[in-house]
Amino acid sequence: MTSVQMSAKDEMVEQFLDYASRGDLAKVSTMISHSSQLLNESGRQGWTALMLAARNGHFDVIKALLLNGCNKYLANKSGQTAYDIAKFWGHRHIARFLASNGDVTLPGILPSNKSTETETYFSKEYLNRMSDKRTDSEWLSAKQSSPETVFIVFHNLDPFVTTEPEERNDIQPQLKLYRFGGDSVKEVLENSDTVVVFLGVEKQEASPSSLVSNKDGLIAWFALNTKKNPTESLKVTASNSFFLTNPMPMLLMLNEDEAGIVAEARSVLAWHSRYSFCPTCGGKTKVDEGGYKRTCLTDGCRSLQGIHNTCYPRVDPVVIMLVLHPDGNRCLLGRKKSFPQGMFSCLAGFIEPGETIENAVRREVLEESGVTIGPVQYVSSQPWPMPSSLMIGCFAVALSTDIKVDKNEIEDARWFTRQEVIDALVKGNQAVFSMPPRQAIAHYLVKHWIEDSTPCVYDWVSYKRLEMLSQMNGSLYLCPLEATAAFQNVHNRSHSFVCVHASSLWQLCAELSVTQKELGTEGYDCDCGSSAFTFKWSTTMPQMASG
Ligand SMILES: NC(=O)C1=CN([C@@H]2O[C@H](COP(=O)(O)OP(=O)(O)OC[C@H]3O[C@@H](n4cnc5c(N)ncnc54)[C@H](O)[C@@H]3O)[C@@H](O)[C@H]2O)C=CC1
Ligand SMILES: [Mg+2]
Ligand SMILES: [Mg+2]
Ligand SMILES: [Mg+2]
Ligand SMILES: [Zn+2]
Repeated sequence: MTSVQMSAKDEMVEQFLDYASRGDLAKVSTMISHSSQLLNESGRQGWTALMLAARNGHFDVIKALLLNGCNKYLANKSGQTAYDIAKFWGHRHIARFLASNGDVTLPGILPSNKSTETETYFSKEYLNRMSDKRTDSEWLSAKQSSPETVFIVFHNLDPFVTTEPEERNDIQPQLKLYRFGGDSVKEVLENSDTVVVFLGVEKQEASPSSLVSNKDGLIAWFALNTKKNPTESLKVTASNSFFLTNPMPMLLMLNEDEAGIVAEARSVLAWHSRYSFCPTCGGKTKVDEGGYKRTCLTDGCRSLQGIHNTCYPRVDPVVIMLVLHPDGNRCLLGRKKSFPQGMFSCLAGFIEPGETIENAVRREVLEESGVTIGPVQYVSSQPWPMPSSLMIGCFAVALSTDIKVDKNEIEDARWFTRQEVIDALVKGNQAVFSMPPRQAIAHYLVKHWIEDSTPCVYDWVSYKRLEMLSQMNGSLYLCPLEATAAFQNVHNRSHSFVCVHASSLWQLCAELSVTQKELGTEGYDCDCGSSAFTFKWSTTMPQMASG
């Protein structure tokens, strides 16, 4: 290449970087369409177009650059990625966008990452409900007498469980639903007071048809509920089995698959126990459609004409929201009088008739805390079978920050900093407040907020803590998504290594005064979707200033 060609190219790069820096989307797009090689070119101090646009807050330019395949992991001569730069200069929506997998989002709220539709506790669908079979009474009765069929038994909505037989190192024993065969529940089934609900069939991958002698190869599950204690008429072989009283918090000890089954069974059975008479005329009803309908027995009742929702199981939608401070670094949590001491949670409230999810979020937050809400974003949902709520989890961005607590509904509401929230997740009772358990969607929402917007090791955990954990000879993933779990498992691991997100590595290296090479890092795809590095931790590492 001649020096003239070199300088022509340099000039083009300079021009491109200048457009990106000034936020001229049209010019940037035109130049990319002529020469896509420009995307990852850098100028002074190794700054790329993406970094310059991140520095100056040009969201549109950043989206265009990424859409065209620009590499967001490049670092400048100071080791900063575009993410670090956006974060440093306070362009939070851009930092979040760069930290995400590239989905476009409302500014100020989290990326609508597909993986956010993660399963919450009680949400796992172990069974295929096969609702079309509910009206097939022949099929249902054949299934009820089939030897492969599984029955789970409730007494006053408490499930019959057994403790996990396997040897495990868990601190608490795992509870399992007791799976009865038809023979063992024969007497209970004959009892007229027993309500039977068809829950569904095991999904095919869980029950390969070759192993099953049934004609259609499907293993059906039914739930039974009785008012009178049926223990004597049940045939139980396991020694340690019982009705699980005290559903909260005991139901939270089931494994995820079974929690999903209980969510369905307990909600439908609870509906039967509360709606034994016709809500329209007060008359007697009978159970139909595999337990998914109650039909009034009174001639001429209005509920028999057309379709009426009074005949079907009810679900109460509840909004539960993590309210984010306009500065993006604090969140609003409240506590009810009934909460355990020191516990704060997301605000929540029932959706009212004629209301959207978004408006319910705005109304409940305003009623309970006096804070006004702007954008609302749905995150995830959770069936909550006590008795039949559907928790709809959202993020809500506050427009005002003054708190005025409605003492009738809640006892207290406060803004908590990111660090206080992280402490509550990691340190348990040493923190300034405690969180609901991991099975609650409030916990999930808070963790999701932390995980998505805190990919930096130093926001997370001070050096002292890092050192302490590594001395426990554990494995520490400094990704917020995994750190809580890693912290809990720390005793079980045999060696220690540290995982940092790519975007935080330069900062760690700077703190340690070592190069990436000296750390001996290895690339790693963190479960949260970010690219990350691991390196082996040793206590002979250079000392960092404690944070
Ligand atoms: N408030 C919180 O911090 C959290 C609440 N939850 C759950 O979310 C649900 C709703 O939250 P709340 O703050 O209690 O709601 P809320 O803020 O709407 O207030 C509850 C009041 O609303 C009325 N209400 C309206 N519709 C109702 C219905 N379908 N069922 C029962 N009461 C109804 C009752 O007067 C009740 O006392 C509850 O089941 C609660 O256990 C879960 C996690 C946290
Ligand atoms: Mg409430
Ligand atoms: Mg309320
Ligand atoms: Mg309410
Ligand atoms: Zn009726």
